[in-house]
Amino acid sequence: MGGNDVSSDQVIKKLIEMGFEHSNAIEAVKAVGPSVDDAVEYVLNGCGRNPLSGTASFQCSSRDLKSLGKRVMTSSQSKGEIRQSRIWEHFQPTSKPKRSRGNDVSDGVMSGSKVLPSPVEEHKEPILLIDNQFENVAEPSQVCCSEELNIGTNWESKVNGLLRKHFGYSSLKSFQKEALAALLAHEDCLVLAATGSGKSLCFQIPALLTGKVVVVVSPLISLMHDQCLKLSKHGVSACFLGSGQPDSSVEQKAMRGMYSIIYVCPETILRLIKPLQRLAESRGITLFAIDEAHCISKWGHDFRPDYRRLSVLRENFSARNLKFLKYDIPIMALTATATVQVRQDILDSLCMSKKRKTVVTSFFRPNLRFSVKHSRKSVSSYSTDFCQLIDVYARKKKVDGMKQPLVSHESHCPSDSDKVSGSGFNDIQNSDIEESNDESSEKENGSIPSRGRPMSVEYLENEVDVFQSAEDWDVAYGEFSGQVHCEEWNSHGSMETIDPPNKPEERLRLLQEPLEQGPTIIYVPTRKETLSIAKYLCEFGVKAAAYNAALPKSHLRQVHKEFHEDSLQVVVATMAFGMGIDKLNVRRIIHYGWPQSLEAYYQEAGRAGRDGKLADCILYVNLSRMPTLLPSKRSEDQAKRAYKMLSDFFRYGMNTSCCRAKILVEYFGEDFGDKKCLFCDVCVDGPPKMLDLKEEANILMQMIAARYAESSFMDCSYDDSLCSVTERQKFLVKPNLRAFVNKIREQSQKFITTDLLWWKGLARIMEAKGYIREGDDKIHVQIKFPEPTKRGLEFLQSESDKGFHVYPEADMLYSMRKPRAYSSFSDWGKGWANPEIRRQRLDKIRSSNRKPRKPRIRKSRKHFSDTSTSRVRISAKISQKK
Ligand SMILES: Nc1ncnc2c1ncn2[C@@H]1O[C@H](COP(=O)(O)OP(=O)(O)OP(=O)(O)O)[C@@H](O)[C@H]1O
Ligand SMILES: [Mg+2]
Repeated sequence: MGGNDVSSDQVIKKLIEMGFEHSNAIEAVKAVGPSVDDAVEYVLNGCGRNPLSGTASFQCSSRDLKSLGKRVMTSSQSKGEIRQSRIWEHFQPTSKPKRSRGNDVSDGVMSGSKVLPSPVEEHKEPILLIDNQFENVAEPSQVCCSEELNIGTNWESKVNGLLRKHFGYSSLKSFQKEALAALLAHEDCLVLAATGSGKSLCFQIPALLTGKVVVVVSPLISLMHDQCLKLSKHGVSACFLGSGQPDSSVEQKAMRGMYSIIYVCPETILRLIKPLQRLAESRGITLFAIDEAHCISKWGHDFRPDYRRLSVLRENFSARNLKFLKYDIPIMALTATATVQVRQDILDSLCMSKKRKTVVTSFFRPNLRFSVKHSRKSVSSYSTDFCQLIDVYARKKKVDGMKQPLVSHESHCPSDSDKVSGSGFNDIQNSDIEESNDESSEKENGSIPSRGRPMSVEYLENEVDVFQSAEDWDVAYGEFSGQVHCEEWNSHGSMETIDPPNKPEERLRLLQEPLEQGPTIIYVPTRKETLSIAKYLCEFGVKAAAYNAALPKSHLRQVHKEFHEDSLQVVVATMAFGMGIDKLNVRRIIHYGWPQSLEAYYQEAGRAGRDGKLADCILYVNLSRMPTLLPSKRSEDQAKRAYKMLSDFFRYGMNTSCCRAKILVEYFGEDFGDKKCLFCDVCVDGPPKMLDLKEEANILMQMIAARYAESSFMDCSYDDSLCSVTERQKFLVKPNLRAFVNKIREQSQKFITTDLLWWKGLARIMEAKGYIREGDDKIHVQIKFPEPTKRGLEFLQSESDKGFHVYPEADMLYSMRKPRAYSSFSDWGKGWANPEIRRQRLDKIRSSNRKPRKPRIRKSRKHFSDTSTSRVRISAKISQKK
C-alpha cells in the first residue's frame, strides 16, 4: 500500500486524478498529512457534508462551497446549500436538439411502474457557474462529456494520458476505442470481446474521462470486490454495493457521488433507482455498464433472472423521463461468451436503442492450446492423468526428499499420445472399454453415471456448486470497502502483458517455447472431487488446494490470496472459482469432466494465458460415457436448452478432425474461414485416417428406414384385420439406437461384437450429414431415437459406388482400440472354438436376453472382411505412429 511515503504534492496529484477537487485535496493533505488513504478518508467523511437528505442537494459549509470546485456550484450558496451542476450546462448551448427526448415529456420519472416526482422539480434554483474560482483542476473533471465538455477530437490523447497515469498502458486497444467513441456519441453499445481482452477498461475509462459516475452491474460480489480492489490500487475511487458490502455507509457515500465507479449487483440496482436518479442529476452518471451480459439471456449459460429486469434502466434514465438529461444515459453491455441468439436477447432485454453500436472483436485466443484427453476419471486414474502436472511442480522436490506419494505414479505416466485426436488412445485398457456398453451411459437425465446416484435436491446442495445470486461464492479476499489504496500501477508486475502472436509463423515459434511453470486451475464438477484431487496432488508435494462453495470462507479467502500471490501452484475447484479472475500468468486450465456448455468452457479456459504467453487448456473426459446434466432446478424449457448446450459441448469433445479453436469461435458466430489455430491437438496430430463406412452406414440406415416404414404403415392402418393390437402397440414404442444396434448384431455376424459406443459415433456423423434426425420431442445429448430424413433415404437408394468416407470420432476411435478376438469372418468362426471367446459371446448374448443364433453368412461377406481388415490396419497404424 502506497500513500504514506510520498510527498504532499504527489498525494494531491493522486487525489486530483481520482476525481477529487483540487481544493479538497489540498485541504485534506493539510489536515491529515501526505497519506492518500487518510486524505481520501478525510474528504469522504469530512467537509461538513451531511448525508443526502432525500433531495439532490448537499448541505455544505461555506468552506466546502469553495472546495467543491469548478463543476459543483449552485445559486443557493448564501443558504449554504449547493448542488452539483450538470456539466453540459457549463458548455452546451441549450438549443442543441436531443436525441431521444420524446414530445410527450412527462413531469415525472419512472421507477418500475410508478411515476416519481422529477428531481428537477426539487431544485428550481438557477445554476451559478464559478468556473474561474479554481486553478489547476484535474483533467478528469474538466472533460466530462464529449461535445458538451469539449473533449473534442483529442479525447484519444487525453485517454492515453489517463491510461498511462492510472494503469501504465500506452494506448487503448481498438475495440476499447470504439466502445468509448460510442459512449461519447451517447450511443448504447454491445461489446463482444474475448476473455481477458480488456473489456473492463471500456467502462472504467469513461469515469476518469468524464468525471461523472459509471455504474457497473456485475453478477458476483467477489468479482466486484476484485475489480474495486484493483481500481483502488490504480488510484480510481470505486465501491461495490450489495449485501456483501460490510460498510453500510458506502451506499450513502456512493449515492452522494463520492465514488467514480459504483459496482452493483442486479438485485441491488433495482432498489436504488431513485437514489441513482438523484445521483444522475447531482454528480452525473455517464454510463450504465452491464458486465458479463450473457447472464441476461435465457439462452446463455449463466442465466440470472434479475439481469432480465435491467430493462428498467432504459426507461428510468432516459431523457424522456428525466428532464435534466439531454440524452439517455447510455448502456454498455459486455460479454466474452455470447452466441448470436444470446446477443439478440441482450439487446432486446436491455431495450437498447436502435442506434446502438456493436463492437465485436475476435473471440480467438491465439496463445491457448486446446486438447481433449481420455480419462476414466476415477481415483485410480489420477496417477495417469496428473503425472505430468506433478512433474511440473513437484518432481524435483520429491527427489529432494519431500513427502513420498502413497502410490508411485511414475510407471503410469502416459505418453503424449494418450489424446483424443489423431493418433490417440494408446493406453486404453480393457476395463475402460467395458464401460462403453454400460447401461448407465444411457441415463442422461436421472443420474451422474460415475456414481449412479439419483439426482436430488440433496445432491444439488451437497455435491455441485450452482450459481444463482450475486452473493453465491462471495469470498472476496483482501480488505476493501471503498477506500482508495493508490498503489503505483507499476509496483506490481502484473501489468506486463504481451500481445499474443497472431501470425502463423509467430505462433509456431511460440509453440516451440516450453510452457512456463505458472499456476494451474483444475475444474471438476463436484465438490468431492475438489478434495480428492487436491489431496492427491498434495501427497506428491504439489502446493494444491481445494475450492468449493461448501468450504469455510476463511479457507476460500486464503486460497484466493495464495493463488494471487503465486504461492499456490494448483487450485482444484468447482465452477465457484474464478468468474472474472484476471490473473495474468495462469498457465493451465484443466477440466476434469464434461463442462456443461461451450460457453462455460470457453469462459473458464479463458482464464489461462492472459499475459499473452503460451497456456494449456486440457479437457479430460471419459469417452465411453455420455456427459450428464448437473442437477439444477430448471423449467422444462430451461432443461431443453441445457441439454442442447451440453450436446454441443459433447460434439466438441468427440471431434477429431476440426481445429478446436475454430469450433469454439464459430460457436460464437465468428467466421474462422480456413484458418487453423496450429496449436490444438487436432492441428498438431492431424485428423485420424478416414474410413469408408458405407456398409455400416447402409445397414444402420436400412434398419431405421425399415422400422420407420413399418411404423408409418401402422399409424396409417385402421384396419384391425391387417395387424393385431399387440403388433400395433409394439410399433408405437419408438426404438432407440441401442435397439437398432442389437438388431444389426443379431442379423450380421460381422457386427456381433461391435459395441454400441462405435455405432453411436456413426449415428452422430450420419445426423451431422443430415441422413437421420432425432425422432423424440426431447433433446438428447446424443441422437437417441433416430428417424430417417429424405436425404438419408436418398443415400440408401443411391446405387452409386461412392463410399461414405468419414473421420471416425473420438468415441469410435476409442471403441476401435478394443482388442478383438478376431479380425475377419473366418477368424470369427474360429472364435467359437476358443472357450474364452465362446464364454464372452454367450455372456453377451445372455445379457441381452436373446438366444444365440446361428451365424448367417451374408452376401456382403467379402466386403465386410475388407472393411474389417482395413480397420485393423488403421489401428495398427495408429499404434505404430505412437
Ligand atoms: N489497453 C490495454 N493495454 C494493455 N493491456 C490491457 C489494456 N486493456 C486491458 N489490458 C489487460 O487486459 C487484462 C484483462 O482485462 P479485463 O479483466 O478487463 O478482461 P475482460 O475482457 O473483462 O476479461 P473477462 O471476459 O474474463 O472478464 C488486464 O489485466 C490488463 O492487463
Ligand atoms: Mg471482465
